[in-house]
Amino acid sequence: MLRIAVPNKGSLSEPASAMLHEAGYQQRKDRRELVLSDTENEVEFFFLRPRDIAVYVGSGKLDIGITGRDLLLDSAADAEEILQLGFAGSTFRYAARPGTASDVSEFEGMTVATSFPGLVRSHLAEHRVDASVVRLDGAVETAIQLGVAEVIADVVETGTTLRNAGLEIISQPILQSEAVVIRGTGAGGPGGEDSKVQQFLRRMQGVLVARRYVMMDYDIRAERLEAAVALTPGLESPTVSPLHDQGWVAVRSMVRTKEAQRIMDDLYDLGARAILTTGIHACRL
Ligand SMILES: Nc1ncnc2c1ncn2[C@@H]1O[C@H](COP(=O)(O)OP(=O)(O)OP(=O)(O)O)[C@@H](O)[C@H]1O
Ligand SMILES: O=P(O)(O)OC[C@H]1O[C@H](OP(=O)(O)OP(=O)(O)O)[C@H](O)[C@@H]1O
Ligand SMILES: [Mg+2]
Repeated sequence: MLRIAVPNKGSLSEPASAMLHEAGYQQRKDRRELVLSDTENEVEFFFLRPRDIAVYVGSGKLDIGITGRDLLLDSAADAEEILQLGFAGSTFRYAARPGTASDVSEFEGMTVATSFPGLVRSHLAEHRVDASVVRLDGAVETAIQLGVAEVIADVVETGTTLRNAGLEIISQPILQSEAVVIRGTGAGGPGGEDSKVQQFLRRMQGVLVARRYVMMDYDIRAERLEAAVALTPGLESPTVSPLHDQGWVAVRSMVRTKEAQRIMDDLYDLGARAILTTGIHACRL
């Protein structure tokens, strides 16, 4: 059985379970379930605190896990990311009251409050800045108001929380984060479940592709085919089939969902007709 760590709470939890469900795995029905055996797919899911997932995977007790890149790096566990999952996107940034500092180098002697002390300490050390780090569990923005710290380092998505607290971002992001699949790199290496891990990754990649692409079909006069295919090159190459009506061909190609409407307009202008898009439910590339 492949042993997989899944976040049980917070921003990562629901999208991670939704993605696993789309990939054909059983998911828990009750949030209090801690372990779920999906015997049909030969995997066992362990629902754990997001912050602990890299620790379990790094120790080799679990084969792989879903967590945030920021949590992985903060933990300094013996684990690496093997697939980016495209949700829970955020940046990790410093912020303070306006006028406090405009660059990390000015933090010397100050106190930085954060829930990610590992990340912050190594970033400060890289910049050779001697500042204190206070670890808080959450709501770190309030640390400035209460005089616990001059600077915070925290997850920023829309920036609303910082704005509401009257804080401004300082300098470039420390990190861009998103949900990732991780596996251990420690003693013993990746273990003996490699083919199962690869199968799991293919399933998850299949979901990513199904979410990002649609299938597009259209008919076009043969002399316009090259121009049309330039708009819809597909992942490898489009399928082109003859139509009964001489001089016309049917084309089938995958296109990015985000670009589908623009491409349909351009194809129509080029003379294509019967332009259809259909959703992809699952795939293996
Ligand atoms: N507002 C947000 N938008 C996107 N990602 C976020 C946001 N808040 C946290 N994350 C991401 O979620 C992960 C942290 O998960 P965790 O469950 O510890 O915190 P949380 O989602 O803030 O939950 P909580 O604070 O309620 O425990 C990190 O990878 C972080 O980048
Ligand atoms: O840029 P924004 O869109 O405002 O999102 C970022 C905020 O979201 C998270 O907080 P959460 O609600 O999880 O509370 P927490 O501080 O207790 O973790 C994070 O810690 C930031 O505070
Ligand atoms: Mg939080």
